[in-house]
Amino acid sequence: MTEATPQRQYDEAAAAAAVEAFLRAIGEDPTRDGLQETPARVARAWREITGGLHTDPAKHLERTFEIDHNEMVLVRDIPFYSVCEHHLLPFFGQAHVAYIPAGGRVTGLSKLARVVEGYARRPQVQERLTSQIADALVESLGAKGVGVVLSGEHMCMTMRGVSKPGSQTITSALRGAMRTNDATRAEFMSLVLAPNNR
Ligand SMILES: Nc1nc2c(ncn2[C@@H]2O[C@H](COP(=O)(O)OP(=O)(O)OP(=O)(O)O)[C@@H](O)[C@H]2O)c(=O)[nH]1
Ligand SMILES: [Zn+2]
Repeated sequence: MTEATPQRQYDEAAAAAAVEAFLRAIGEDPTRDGLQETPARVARAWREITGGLHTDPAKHLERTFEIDHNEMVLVRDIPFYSVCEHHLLPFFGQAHVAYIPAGGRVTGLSKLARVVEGYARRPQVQERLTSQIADALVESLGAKGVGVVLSGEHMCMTMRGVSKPGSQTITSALRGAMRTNDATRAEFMSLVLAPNNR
């Protein structure tokens, strides 16, 4: 089951008030030049950054096409931006999303990127983000196999804390044939890792 979509709506005024309080808490003066519009600006930005909270990304997979293709479809190198739920700092990188259609039931290629974006625009951990994308494809498309690999850099590990810039976190979620069939899994991984032909 994909997780239920949270029902609470984004309260931009409350977000702006919280940012103003936060600026005071860190010892800033929110009334000084340069910061006066910041609470409202940050509140607008976070509406976008967390916009996926108020959507059901799996809905993008409702429209399907019948195409006589029952082999792997992979969209690679999909950029994503999310925020870690521990520090509310960005983590970002690339998603590689593959599925094996069942009965020729395929989705539009852009919809795979929309699903990634919908789950990324929430406070997240990379593991859950990866699983949610995979589960949505299994449940909505009835795909015979699904493979999702995310490679992300976490700002909470680079600009603070352990301070390890450049470190990449790789997560994967394999479902159905992508997990159980060695040759299928190997094909997926070789396509994900293949050098670009640009
Ligand atoms: N598993 C997982 N951990 C994450 C993710 N994003 C951030 N973290 C980690 O969340 C952990 C939170 O650890 P805490 O000890 O509670 O917080 P902290 O004192 O700020 O930890 P440090 O980052 O080590 O300074 C850190 O180890 C982060 O690296 C993620 O997507 N997945
Ligand atoms: Zn973090």
